[in-house]
Amino acid sequence: MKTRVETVAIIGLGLIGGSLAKALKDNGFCREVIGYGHREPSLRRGLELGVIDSFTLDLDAALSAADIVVICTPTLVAAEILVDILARTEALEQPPVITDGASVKGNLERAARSACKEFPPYLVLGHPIAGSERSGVEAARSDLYVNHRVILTPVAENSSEALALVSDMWAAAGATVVQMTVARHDAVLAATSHLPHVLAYALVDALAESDESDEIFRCAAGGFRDFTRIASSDPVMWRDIAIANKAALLQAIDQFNEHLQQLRRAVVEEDAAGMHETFTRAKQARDEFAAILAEREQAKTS
Ligand SMILES: NC(=O)c1ccc[n+]([C@@H]2O[C@H](COP(=O)([O-])OP(=O)(O)OC[C@H]3O[C@@H](n4cnc5c(N)ncnc54)[C@H](O)[C@@H]3O)[C@@H](O)[C@H]2O)c1
Ligand SMILES: O=C(O)C(=O)C[C@]1(C(=O)O)C=C[C@@H](O)C=C1
Repeated sequence: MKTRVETVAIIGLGLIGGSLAKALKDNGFCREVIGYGHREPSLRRGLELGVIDSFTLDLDAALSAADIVVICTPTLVAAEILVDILARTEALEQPPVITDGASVKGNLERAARSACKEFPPYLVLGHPIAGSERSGVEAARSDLYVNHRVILTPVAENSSEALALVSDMWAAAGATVVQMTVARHDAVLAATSHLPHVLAYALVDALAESDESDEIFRCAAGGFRDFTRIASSDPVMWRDIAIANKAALLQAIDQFNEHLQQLRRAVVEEDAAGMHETFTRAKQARDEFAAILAEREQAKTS
C-alpha cells in the first residue's frame, strides 16, 4: 500500500489502540506510530512488542508530530482527553485529524460542541465493531479489524478530507467502513453490545451471590460459558459505557424486560405454542447471524 501519512499518534495504547497501531505499521499506511499515555510501563511494553515505533508522555509532543490522532482510552476519559486536545489544537493553522475508537459517540459529540464555538471540521468520531473481553497492549492483534465494520459518525461540519483520511486509515487496517448518525449509532450499539454485556454481568453476578454458587459454577458448561464470556470484560470500560450511553441503554433494557416478561408469562401459562414461536424466530435470526460470522471468518483465512 502507498504510505498515506507520516505519523499516527495513538492516545491510550491498549487492545483497540495497540491493534490499530500494529495493523497500520504492518500495512505501511504511515511511516511512524507514536504511543501516548499516562503510564510509561504499558507504552514501554508496546515498544518492546513492536506495536509502536516510539512513545511520549507529553501530549503536545504527540499532537505536534501527528497527522492523525486516535483516542483509544476508556469512554469517559476519552471525552476529557478530547476536550484537552481540542483546546491545544483549535487555534492551530493545520491541526492534525482527530478521531477515536470509543464505544459511545454521543458523549464525545456533546463534549466537542461544548468545548468549541463550532464543531471542529477535523474531528471525525468513529467506532470499530471488533474487540474481545481481553484488554491491554499484550492483547493487541494486527488482524483484529479485518472484515469487521468500523462505524464513522460524521456531522455536517466535518471536512470531506478528514473524513476520507479516517476512512482510509480503517480500510488500511482491513475494516469495512460505514457511516451512521451519532444517535443511530448509540441506539444500535446499546441493543447489540451494551445490553448483552449488562445481561452477562447481571447473570454472573446474580449466580455468584447465591448460596449455591460453588455448585452452580461447577455444573455449568458450554451454554453458560458462551453466554457469559463477555462478563470477563474490563469493568472500567463497561462502567464508562453504561454512564455515557445511559438513555439508549435504559431504553434497550426496558424493551428487553418487556420481552422477558412475555416469555415469563408463556412459561407460567405453559404456552407451548407461544414459546415454540419465540424460540423458532430467535433460532432463525441467530442462524442468519452465524452465517454472517462464518463468511467473515472465511474471508479472514482466504
Ligand atoms: N475492548 C473492546 O472490545 C472494544 C471494542 C471497540 C471499542 N472499544 C473502546 O475502545 C476504547 C479502548 O478500549 P480497550 O479495550 O483498548 O481498553 P484497554 O484497557 O485495553 O486500553 C485503554 C488504554 O487507555 C489508557 N488510558 C486510560 N486512562 C488514560 C488516561 N487518562 N490517559 C491516557 N491513557 C489512558 C490505558 O492505560 C490503556 O492503555 C474504549 O473506549 C472502549 O470502549 C473497546
Ligand atoms: O467481542 C467482544 O468481546 C466484544 O465485546 C466486542 C464488542 C461487542 O461486540 O460488544 C465490545 C464493545 C465494542 O464497543 C465493540 C465490540
